[in-house]
Amino acid sequence: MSHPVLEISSMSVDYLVDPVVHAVRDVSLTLARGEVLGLAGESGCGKSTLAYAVTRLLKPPASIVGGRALFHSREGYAIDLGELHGEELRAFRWDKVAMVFQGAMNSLNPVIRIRDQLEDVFTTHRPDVDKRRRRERCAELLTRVGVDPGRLNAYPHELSGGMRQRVMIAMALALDPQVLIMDEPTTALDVVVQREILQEITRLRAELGFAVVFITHDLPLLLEISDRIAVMREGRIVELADARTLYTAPTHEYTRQLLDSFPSLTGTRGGFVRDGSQASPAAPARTEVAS
Ligand SMILES: Nc1ncnc2c1ncn2[C@@H]1O[C@H](COP(=O)(O)OP(=O)(O)OP(=O)(O)O)[C@@H](O)[C@H]1O
Repeated sequence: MSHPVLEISSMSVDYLVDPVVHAVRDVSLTLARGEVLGLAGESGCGKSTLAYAVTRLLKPPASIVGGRALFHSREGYAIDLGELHGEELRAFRWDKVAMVFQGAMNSLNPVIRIRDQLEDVFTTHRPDVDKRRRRERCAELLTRVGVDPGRLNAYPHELSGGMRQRVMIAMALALDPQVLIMDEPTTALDVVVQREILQEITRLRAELGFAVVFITHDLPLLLEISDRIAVMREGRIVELADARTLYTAPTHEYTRQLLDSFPSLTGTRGGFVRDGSQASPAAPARTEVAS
């Protein structure tokens, strides 16, 4: 693959409980610069553990028992994430690889205005940016994620869940990261808000050029937004293909089962819609190729 931004090799993670849980088993995955990689699989298959392992957010009893993750900067150097510690690691997480998790919106401090929480990212990580510029950046960021900058003075409880999650996305994008890892970022939101936010992310990705790892058990959603999809089962990646191929010609039995578990995807002409375009009539319907 040309120009990877993230290279995960033979990553294995155990939870050191009794009996030991082998949550991630020998996973290798490469994320290309600017691509959206979907990570699908049932609850408990190890998706979050993998994301936390890559970003080094795992806590005991979790233990990385093998493999490594390399980040390739657009400036041309590589960083072994296993070798970052303390301050370096914290800075890396905002600066290069940012994350948005399902409950992220609840991690906003309820007694601090949105503006101050956003500004804090700059004060901490970009101390050389002066106050005026910081304020401008915060307004720009909110506008970018579709929130009226007039809400900068609001407290989190004055915003809806969708708005708060957008604020978290704005924060994740504040330092212009090269990778955005999103673990069920919209699951707690209603479907309309979920769609709006996903469209926003797709648009921002095109505008800013970051790559996205999008984690969810919602395969239909991944088919819409991903360039490639990795299907995970019991800690392993069992299939990895571009979204259309995965949908039209899945090779692994488990992928077929997963596709079949979403009634909206079955039928002779499925609802595969990406970037507003219908599946090509030449593309075989998935059910025809399933053996
Ligand atoms: N703290 C823990 N101690 C022991 N086992 C754990 C712990 N956290 C997770 N696991 C186990 O590790 C496996 C992978 O869990 P993980 O949360 O990564 O899966 P997931 O695919 O992200 O699931 P979900 O979609 O429900 O978040 C599961 O079997 C889970 O029970």
